[in-house]
Formats: sequence, C-alpha cells, structure tokens
Amino acid sequence: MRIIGLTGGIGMGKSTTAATFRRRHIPVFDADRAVHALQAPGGAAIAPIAAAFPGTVHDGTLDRAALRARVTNDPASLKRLEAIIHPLVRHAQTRFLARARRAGRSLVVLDIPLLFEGGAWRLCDEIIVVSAPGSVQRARLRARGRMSEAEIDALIARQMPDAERRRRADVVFSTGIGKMSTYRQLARWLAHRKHR
Ligand SMILES: CC(C)(COP(=O)(O)OP(=O)(O)OC[C@H]1O[C@@H](n2cnc3c(N)ncnc32)[C@H](O)[C@@H]1O)[C@@H](O)C(=O)NCCC(=O)NCCS
Ligand SMILES: Nc1ncnc2c1ncn2[C@@H]1O[C@H](COP(=O)(O)OP(=O)(O)OP(=O)(O)O)[C@@H](O)[C@H]1O
Repeated sequence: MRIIGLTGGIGMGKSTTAATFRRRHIPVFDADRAVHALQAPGGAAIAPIAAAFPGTVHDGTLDRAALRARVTNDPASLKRLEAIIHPLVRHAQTRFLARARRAGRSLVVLDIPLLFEGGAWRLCDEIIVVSAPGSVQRARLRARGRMSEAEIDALIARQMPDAERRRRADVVFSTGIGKMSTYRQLARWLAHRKHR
C-alpha cells in the first residue's frame, strides 16, 4: 500500500485537494477532522483539555474560540495542547492505515497540516504540497471571517514557511489559480503514477 502525504499551509487548499482524491475513491485521513472529533462532546481529548485549560470546557463542550485565544500568543500553552492532541491523532491515523491495509487498498492519502513538523512524513512514499502565493492565502483566510488579522499573522508565523514545505515535497500543486487547474494537476499526477 502506497501512502501519499498531503500538506500545505493553512488555506492553501488541502481540503479541496483531499476532496478530489475522495471522489476518486481513494481513502483520505483528515487530521484536522480527527482533531475536531477528539474535541467534540464525548471525545477523548475533552477531559485532558478541561484539566489543562480550566474554563474552556462547559458541560462537556469545548469552547474552541476560548481555547484558541489561550494558545494563540502563548507557545508554552500551545505545546501543552499539542502534547494532548497529537498522540491521540497519531492513534486515529494508525487505525486508519490498519483499516486500509485490511481492505486491500493500494493507495491512501494522509491529509495532515503538520505532516513535516509531526513526523508523519516518514511514513509516506510520496509527498504532495499544495501552495499558493501568500497574498492569496491571506485573502482566503480573511474571507472565512473566523480569525482576526492578528490571529492570521500568528498562525502563519508559527507554521513552517511555504518555501521550506515546497523544498521537501515530491510534487507541488499550485492552488492559487483556480480549482480546475488543481484538479488537472492532480489528474495528471494520478495518471502518471498508474504507469509506474
Ligand atoms: C486551537 C484550536 C482549539 C482552534 O480551533 P479552531 O476551530 O479555531 O481551528 P481549527 O482547529 O479548525 O484549525 C484551523 C487551522 O489551523 C491549523 N492549526 C490548528 N492547530 C495548529 C497548530 N498547533 N499548528 C499549526 N497549525 C494549526 C489547522 O490545521 C487548520 O488549518 C485547535 O486548532 C486545536 O486544538 N489545535 C491544536 C491541535 C493541533 O495541533 N492541530 C493541528 C492539526 S494535527
Ligand atoms: N485551487 C484552488 N483555486 C481556488 N480556490 C481554491 C483552490 N483551492 C482551495 N481554494 C479555496 O481556498 C479556500 C481554502 O481551501 P481549503 O479549505 O481546501 O484549504 P485548506 O488547506 O484545507 O485549509 P485549512 O488549512 O484551513 O484546512 C477555500 O475557500 C477554497 O474554496
């Protein structure tokens, strides 16, 4: 089974690219979604977060904005949160890979924002990085309207620089032009792989 890593900075187009893989019946592990599931009511991360960040969990429900505010400009708190979340995500990822192997899959995708930082790149046979100009990235985040300009700056600043990610990629999909162009790059890449 070949494992493809899919990563890129926030808003660069990971989810959009992952959706295209899914449409082609290639299973995708979505690390962000796994985090959300762990943090949903009843999720395994709720109790440790409530203990480490008092006041962010009410009646078993996580206040994401409150937790985000706590960790945004506080590297030590973010480290503490990551130390809770990342082992649980890795566990979910291991289960995903085991299930895919049992199902006899030949190709799977790991969609992980922190693919390089978290070490999952080591499991991958090939790595795709999605990349768009910084101005496009910021415009997309602004359009979502969920983060303040300061939160956007802080998040981009603490992520790995785009140039470094591209350097470590086997293939880069440019996602700054339009979705059709990204679909075409992906289709070409998949077609090429089949002949190997
Ligand atoms: C701080 C939290 C509660 C904020 O929640 P919120 O709903 O506002 O954002 P969401 O989780 O949807 O993430 C928004 C974007 O930020 C990126 N991001 C989130 N956490 C991190 C991080 N620690 N480092 C880099 N990027 C991150 C996500 O990949 C995503 O692209 C949440 O992001 C969290 O628990 N983060 C820590 C877990 C983590 O490291 N996740 C990274 C993916 S494995
Ligand atoms: N190739 C593309 N061309 C134009 N717009 C795109 C393209 N890819 C993604 N977008 C748009 O950019 C925004 C971010 O895309 P997407 O959600 O796929 O990024 P992401 O990397 O998964 O983000 P996050 O890191 O926050 O999860 C979306 O509004 C999406 O419609």
